[in-house]
Amino acid sequence: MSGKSLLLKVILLGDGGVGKSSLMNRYVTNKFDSQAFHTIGVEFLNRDLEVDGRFVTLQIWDTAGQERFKSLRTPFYRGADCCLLTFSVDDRQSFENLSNWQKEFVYYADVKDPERFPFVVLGNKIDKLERQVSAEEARAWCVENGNYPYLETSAKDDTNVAVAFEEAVRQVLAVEEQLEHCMLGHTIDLQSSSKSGSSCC
Ligand SMILES: Nc1nc2c(ncn2[C@@H]2O[C@H](COP(=O)(O)OP(=O)(O)OP(=O)(O)O)[C@@H](O)[C@H]2O)c(=O)[nH]1
Ligand SMILES: [Mg+2]
Repeated sequence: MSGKSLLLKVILLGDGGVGKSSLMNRYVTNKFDSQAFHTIGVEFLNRDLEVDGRFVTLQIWDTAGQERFKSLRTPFYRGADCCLLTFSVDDRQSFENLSNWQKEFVYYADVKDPERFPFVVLGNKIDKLERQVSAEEARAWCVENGNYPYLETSAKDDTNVAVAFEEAVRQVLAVEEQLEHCMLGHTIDLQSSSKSGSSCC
């Protein structure tokens, strides 16, 4: 366990109106606005938390999902440690657009190794009675597209909101640990002049 606090940048992406700002505001200020305005560009808020003994400052970047704001949001993708792909369970189109959001992120964040990048998928508004996307279908998409964790949330009812951001941190820490393990493997490899290198890099 390390005592250092880690600054992690997570970014919320998804169609306009799926509830990205509401999720961020619920998590950081514990408030919900049923008449929220669309975001223009990007906004960010910080929250400190502890996950599995690690102290983390989570910098949450909330982006504008509407197409007309694309050029205002994409410059902020670089440097993100985790991407939360968000849709609304009562809006099928927002689910079908997840692949486009993933592609947009990988391109503008200039992700070198997309297969290892930590994405987390959020199905928001589960308090709504009329669903257009089932949990099974969403989970299947996550399995097919990179085995991403899937969480169902409600910013309105505060369901799974903290769990979702904690999962984002866990995903980043897992990738970090994997990299540390690989580097350690290489160090041992060089010192021992062994030909059997690390198996993970
Ligand atoms: N019932 C319900 N409504 C929600 C929930 N989350 C957000 N909303 C409502 O959905 C609308 C859009 O929410 P926003 O948080 O502004 O959506 P957004 O994804 O930030 O939208 P853009 O900023 O345009 O990208 C608002 O009226 C919210 O009150 C939820 O979990 N349940
Ligand atoms: Mg917003």
